[in-house]
Amino acid sequence: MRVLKHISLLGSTGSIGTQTLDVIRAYPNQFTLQSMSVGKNTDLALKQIHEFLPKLVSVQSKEDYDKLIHEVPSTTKVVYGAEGLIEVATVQESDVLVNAVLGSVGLAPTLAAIQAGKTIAIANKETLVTAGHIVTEEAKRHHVSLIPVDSEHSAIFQALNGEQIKEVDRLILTASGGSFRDRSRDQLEGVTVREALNHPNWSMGAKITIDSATMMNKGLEVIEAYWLFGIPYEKIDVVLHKESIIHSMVEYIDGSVIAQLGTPDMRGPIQYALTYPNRLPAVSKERLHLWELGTLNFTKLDMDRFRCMKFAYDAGKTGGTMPTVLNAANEVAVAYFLEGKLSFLEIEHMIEQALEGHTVLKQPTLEEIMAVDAETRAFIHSTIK
Ligand SMILES: NC(=O)C1=CN([C@@H]2O[C@H](COP(=O)(O)OP(=O)(O)OC[C@H]3O[C@@H](n4cnc5c(N)ncnc54)[C@H](OP(=O)(O)O)[C@@H]3O)[C@@H](O)[C@H]2O)C=CC1
Ligand SMILES: CC(=O)[C@@H](O)[C@H](O)COP(=O)(O)O
Ligand SMILES: [Mn+2]
Repeated sequence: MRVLKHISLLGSTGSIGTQTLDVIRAYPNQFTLQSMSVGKNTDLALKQIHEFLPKLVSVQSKEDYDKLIHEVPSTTKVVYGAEGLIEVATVQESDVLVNAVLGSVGLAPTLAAIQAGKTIAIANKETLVTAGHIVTEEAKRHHVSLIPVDSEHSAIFQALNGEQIKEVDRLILTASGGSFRDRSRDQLEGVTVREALNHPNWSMGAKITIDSATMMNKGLEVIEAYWLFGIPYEKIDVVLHKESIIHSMVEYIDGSVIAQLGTPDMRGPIQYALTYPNRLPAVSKERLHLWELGTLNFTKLDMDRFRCMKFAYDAGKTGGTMPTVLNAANEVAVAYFLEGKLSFLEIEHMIEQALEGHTVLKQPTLEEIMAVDAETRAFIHSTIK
């Protein structure tokens, strides 16, 4: 692959962000970092700025902006806040936006980047869950590709390569089951943040690790798959697969099932999103040796045990603003759990209350989505306080 790609990266200090930089670092002749955004981790941001020399950097707060402008090279412009994210996502020199920011704050910069004609490598699933119809319609209208980074969706994307979508019978997403997969619901009373953050297979940011433990991650991924691949919910299944070796599968109308396998390392899907339709050697030397694993396990999903799965399927099928509520309630409830202000089971309870209290808008505009997102957040804050 000889083409030099210019990259904008939202969320450079996070788990996906730092792994994206691993890929860029490994292939300096293929990729350049033009712009990046961070939240609050300015120490790591400074190291990244001095290594990759991006032209533009955005930080979350004005205070960090005031601090950083004195510490960056003269070739780096610093911006901040919601406008800063949009500037980073649309910087003229870049071809591709890697969206690895956390939460629905990623929606506005994604839409701006689509309107600016950038290819979108999307890890930020909350953006697709909260406003999937707007993001996919805008991408179609601007002839922009949305390339999945999420491991399951990258697997499906690869299993669909060269096939026809009308010949797909089912998508089968695999789920590890998260940190509490071997516990009954009764055994979830009183679990700690530390226990919940102990994912069996993947090293990820805190929010998605909690989402894996509640299984909301898989629920969000079902909705993400619906928007990315245009397959109805009735044809999207989830199977528990505790090894996270098969990243997902596509079953075709002739009964053939195509799976994508690999070691649990996100640098694989990130790199594929950046090199597609080509491939480059992996950053990691580690290879999958099936004989060392011996056995792969699969279990049917119990929706009563993992209630967030049911919330997500129901919200997705209802459509409109329901997935916006699901996502916003989950983002706020998980943040409270991580702060130790909510118990693990109360996360589900908060989401359920938000969903039950919401009157759905069927074809919401962007403004309506943003209003519902804000109202839901306010509802959870007030309920908890
Ligand atoms: N981690 C993984 O393996 C996978 C992640 N994903 C998805 O990718 C996305 C990122 O996940 P992950 O990397 O784990 O998350 P992290 O928490 O590790 O990183 C999040 C990034 O977003 C920044 N950020 C957070 N909130 C804001 C905000 N309000 N404004 C601006 N920047 C902000 C953080 O900045 P800072 O740290 O500087 O405060 C950080 O750079 C999520 O949508 C997740 O679901 C999907 C598949 C796998
Ligand atoms: C790496 C990745 O894509 C995560 O979304 C991962 O899939 C989480 O694992 P589970 O949600 O299956 O526990
Ligand atoms: Mn995933």
